[in-house]
Amino acid sequence: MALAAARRLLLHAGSRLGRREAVDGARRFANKRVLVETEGPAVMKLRNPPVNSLSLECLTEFTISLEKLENDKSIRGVILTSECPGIFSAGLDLLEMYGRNPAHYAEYWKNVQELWLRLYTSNMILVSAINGASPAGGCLLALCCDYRVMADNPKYTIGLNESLLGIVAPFWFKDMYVNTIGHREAERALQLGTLFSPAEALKVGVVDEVVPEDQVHSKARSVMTKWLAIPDHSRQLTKNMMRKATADNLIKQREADIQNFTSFISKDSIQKSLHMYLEKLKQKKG
Ligand SMILES: CCCCCCC/C=C/C(=O)SCCNC(=O)CCNC(=O)[C@H](O)C(C)(C)COP(=O)(O)OP(=O)(O)OC[C@H]1O[C@@H](n2cnc3c(N)ncnc32)[C@H](O)[C@@H]1OP(=O)(O)O
Repeated sequence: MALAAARRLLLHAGSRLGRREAVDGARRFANKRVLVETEGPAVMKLRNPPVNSLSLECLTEFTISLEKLENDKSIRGVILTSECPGIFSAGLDLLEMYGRNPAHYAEYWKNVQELWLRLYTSNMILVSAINGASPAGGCLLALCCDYRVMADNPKYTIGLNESLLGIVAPFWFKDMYVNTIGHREAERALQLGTLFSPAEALKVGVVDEVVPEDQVHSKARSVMTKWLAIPDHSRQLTKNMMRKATADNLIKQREADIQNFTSFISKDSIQKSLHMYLEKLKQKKG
């Protein structure tokens, strides 16, 4: 209830801010964790430092920004990227899934589902400019896009690495992976929790193009120009034809999926795995 009210407040604040900045001539709107520029091809930048983890607030702001863009009929495509140096997104926020209560887990998961459904079924052209590490939920964001351009930096990796954390990617993450890289590659990568280098990601089809780091944004823009040349109605109907079954698979069992997540993540053994993983992240800093 409190979260729904917060969402309404954010939406209201977001649109006020959007109007004010538009009056200033800069065609952009922003909330704290997502900046959207609508001058030229629209660009959505995640800015939730240090690692663009998808906290509940970040998910909410992301979903609201997307909703606003969808409602603006002059926007036909969006480039998704990051403002955090070296990180596209570290994925779901582990602190939303660790040490909380079942009601929180349920609320969090509902918002993860919501963002995924909106992104995956968006009528807009989505191109990701992957300018940093992109594990798990970060990879999920990229996979929702129609085209993925990744920076050629071997330090950046991408993939659904959930099994390394002792957790399991849900069926709709898996479905999208299979749709993108095929059953055999997905089966292997999901079990191993593979984080692909840019070259490997290109080979296996996780990304569509790898370019020098300083060209990621210009390449994403030129890809967008090419896609914008296609008539919207035929492209949208085709996208819908390709993606509807996968989205419907979640839509028809959203509540059961929330229950499943909540009971899975609440288990002592899973909480212990997450604790160990968080400790490992801390120790890495040393
Ligand atoms: C039936 C359903 C089952 C459940 C399904 C759940 C599906 C889950 C999907 C997910 O997305 S889980 C998240 C997976 N993400 C990761 O494994 C990434 C972990 N992070 C990293 O590997 C690294 O942080 C990085 C992204 C490569 C960046 O490395 P860098 O050296 O630049 O920064 P760090 O020092 O490691 O991190 C800084 C700071 O941020 C914290 N942090 C990192 N990732 C997360 C995260 N995903 N959530 C929350 N916090 C994160 C990290 O602990 C550091 O914190 P401090 O020590 O500074 O407090």
